[in-house]
Amino acid sequence: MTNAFMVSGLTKTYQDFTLDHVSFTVPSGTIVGLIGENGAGKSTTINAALGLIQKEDGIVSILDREELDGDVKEQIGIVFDGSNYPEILSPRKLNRVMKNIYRTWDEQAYLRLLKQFSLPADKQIKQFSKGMKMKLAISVAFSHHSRLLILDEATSGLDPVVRDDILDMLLNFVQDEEHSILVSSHITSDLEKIADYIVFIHEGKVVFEKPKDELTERYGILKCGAVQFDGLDKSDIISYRKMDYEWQILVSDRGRMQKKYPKTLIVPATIDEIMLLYVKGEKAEN
Ligand SMILES: Nc1ncnc2c1ncn2[C@@H]1O[C@H](COP(=O)(O)OP(=O)(O)OP(=O)(O)O)[C@@H](O)[C@H]1O
Repeated sequence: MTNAFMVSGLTKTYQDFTLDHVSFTVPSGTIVGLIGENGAGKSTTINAALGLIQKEDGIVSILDREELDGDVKEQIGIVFDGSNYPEILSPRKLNRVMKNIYRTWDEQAYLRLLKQFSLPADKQIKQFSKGMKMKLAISVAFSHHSRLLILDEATSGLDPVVRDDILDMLLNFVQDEEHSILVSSHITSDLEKIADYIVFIHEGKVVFEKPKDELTERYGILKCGAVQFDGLDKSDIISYRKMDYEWQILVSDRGRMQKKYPKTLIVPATIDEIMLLYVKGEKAEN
């Protein structure tokens, strides 16, 4: 198996929004970060891929299957932002429910995770804080020997210490070629730590799908004034923004640009900055 998850031409239309032929893959053994502004279409992509909403067009293949039957579903661990389970249950009662749902349910692993996350086993989920609910959902996702984890904004309610623990768990999970993760997040600094690839969705379309290292190690922001800007080769510019006294220009190869324009300041770009410049920046006219 080369790809744990693949969508090709995935399309879904709502009244005011179209998820427009979205295509990307999660290669086996990797972590793919799905980024994009609020309403970009990340959850719609995940929900349509999982068959939770009806897609209009496109092909989905998860763990080498185009039909998501019970066998495949058992091998996918899913964590959504918000409430994942009936709130009248307690974690201990949820354990009994999960035992009946998953043949591969690992009660010991689940109870260990409850302890690790300091979750009270007998308290009703409705009395849990947002962070506690997320920790519980993550405990379940890690307790049925899944091969693919899909996390939709799963770390958003968590404090930095717990988030760091979870990032370590995610990195451990993909230590062999058999396990893979698709994670959507607004916390791009988390994705900078763990993702192998970044897929950027904007207004229902994939803007890019790139190795994370290419973004963090090669992309850069060239900073200059108006005169220098006019002298730049416009084909070097992905997009630019004019700030008060400075032009910020997104470039895809900061090393090459530094050689070409030795007197200009070129700094590394964070994923947030790359996103911002793609979305808010202007394209240069040749
Ligand atoms: N059931 C629905 N009916 C109508 N429109 C919907 C429905 N679900 C989602 N949408 C619209 O689809 C668009 C994409 O929403 P989606 O939840 O996929 O975005 P997102 O990238 O996950 O955003 P966020 O980061 O805020 O979670 C939004 O404009 C949203 O209003």
